Amino acid sequence: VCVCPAASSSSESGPVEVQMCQSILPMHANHQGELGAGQLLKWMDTTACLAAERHAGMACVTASMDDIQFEETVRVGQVINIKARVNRAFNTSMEVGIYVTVQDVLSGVTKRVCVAFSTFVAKPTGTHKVSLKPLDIQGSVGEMLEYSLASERRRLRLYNEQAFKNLMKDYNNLQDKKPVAPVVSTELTRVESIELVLPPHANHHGNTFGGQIMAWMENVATVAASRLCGCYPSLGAVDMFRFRGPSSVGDRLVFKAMVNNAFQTSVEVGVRVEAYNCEEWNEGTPRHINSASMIYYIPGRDTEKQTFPEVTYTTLDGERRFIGSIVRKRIRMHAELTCVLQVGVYVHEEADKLSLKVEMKVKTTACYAFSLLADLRLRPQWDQNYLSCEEVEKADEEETIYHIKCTTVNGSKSRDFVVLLSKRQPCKNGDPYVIALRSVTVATVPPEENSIRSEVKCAGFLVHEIGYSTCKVSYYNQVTSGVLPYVEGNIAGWSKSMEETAMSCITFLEQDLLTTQF
Ligand SMILES: CCCC(=O)SCCNC(=O)CCNC(=O)[C@H](O)C(C)(C)COP(=O)(O)OP(=O)(O)OC[C@H]1O[C@@H](n2cnc3c(N)ncnc32)[C@H](O)[C@@H]1OP(=O)(O)O
Repeated sequence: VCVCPAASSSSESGPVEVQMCQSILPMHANHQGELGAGQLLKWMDTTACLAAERHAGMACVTASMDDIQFEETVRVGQVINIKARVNRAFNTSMEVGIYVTVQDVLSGVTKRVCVAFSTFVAKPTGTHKVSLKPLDIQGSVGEMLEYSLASERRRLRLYNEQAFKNLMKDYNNLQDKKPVAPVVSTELTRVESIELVLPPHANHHGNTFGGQIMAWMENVATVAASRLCGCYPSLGAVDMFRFRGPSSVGDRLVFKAMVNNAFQTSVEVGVRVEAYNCEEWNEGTPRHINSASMIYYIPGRDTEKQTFPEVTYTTLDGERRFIGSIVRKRIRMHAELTCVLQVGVYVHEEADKLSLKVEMKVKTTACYAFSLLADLRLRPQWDQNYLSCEEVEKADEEETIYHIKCTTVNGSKSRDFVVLLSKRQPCKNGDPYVIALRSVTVATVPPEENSIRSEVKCAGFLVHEIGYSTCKVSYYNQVTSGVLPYVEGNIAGWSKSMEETAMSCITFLEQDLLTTQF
């Protein structure tokens, strides 16, 4: 690994924003005078790439662009503004946040079109991967928040791919759920199109421009969707674009699209891109460089949402796509559910410290949540990592020592903790209720042979009142080696255990209130 040039000259750098402003002309629009999503994706990719290159101080390539929801239609005569900023540099990759707004020139009203996140990688020199300099996070609160969230989004990016593979395994028996006639075969929507990559399609490094590839993909996907509904569908969202490998001037790019599945008011189209250079073209050996799925709907008012005809598959490939679309929908709905239920898991790194924060919105009073959380003996009821928790000593009304026994992880010995819990009521209106936990040593509970005595350095809850019978519970934990086995799945992105524990905590705090009320 070599270090990027700008990194060697200064140790850290703050986020730099790059902006692009475009007037929408007829040449950018479709036959209905609306800005094509493909054109917008091109501009977004260019702006983001320039922000990434400004941070890296060298050429960068797009590795992926996360799911995007388009919230507003942009029309000829309006002006769009695209802002891109590096949120965080990891090792060889960095996340760039892209914020798009549209302004109506006549009324002056500005609306949000979409927010997107792309991952860029500093272009490797030969076989050497390039390490990026870290981002200076001493910026505004917003920048610091994005810096922390970037790490969480990266975890989800990697998690979703694995979650998709796991869920696909569960769906092998979907054969029974195949719809019954009359339905349309997805085969009837197949579209294939070829493009020869010419210099105007390539970026300043000779690679086919990522935004251009996305625009071509959107083009074939729209044709496939319109074959099903017999009208002009609108692109509502895209699932992650992943640039698996490069292509360059002279390559032939073959785009294959077909409807994967139709839901009630939306349809999912899958697009696959294969690249051939001259030799590969003659030998018929393509490179798979990109795949994405796009969600279309038929425009109209919310009250009169139009439905798509039901579809079925007639080939094995069609079956794989059909099932895949159900799995992706499930993942999207899970993400939406998590959002609705207001559970957020954040990972924060600072110097050599790694801290976790889990935020939960709970429909109960802050005082009630505080009283349940401050009695640690109740925690085994909602935290599956707790086997038991006993009170060892009550120093006074506000300080209690507990002995916690936890489950085994990855076949190792079980762990136990002896902690001091301190609780404080708010001093004045607006202050939170505080519950703090840290390890202590007491002679009456010596370490046991069959258990690893582990440490809680700094953990606890803050409970804020946020309205009538609603509160926000924030759980904090500075991760020690003793706590790591219980949270590493979440940090690495292969489990959602913290989200599940948070959901269980919410249920506990809300249900208990009901049983005591009635
Ligand atoms: C002017 C606009 C810019 C453009 O248009 S560029 C043209 C379009 N893009 C391309 O042609 C890129 C094609 N893809 C590639 O060359 C490679 O796949 C690419 C991106 C260099 C990655 O190479 P790999 O060998 O897979 O490298 P790697 O596994 O060591 O990963 C390197 C870092 O990238 C990250 N990464 C790879 N795939 C990702 C993805 N889908 N989403 C998010 N992050 C991803 C990976 O986590 C790693 O990051 P880090 O080093 O841990 O910070």
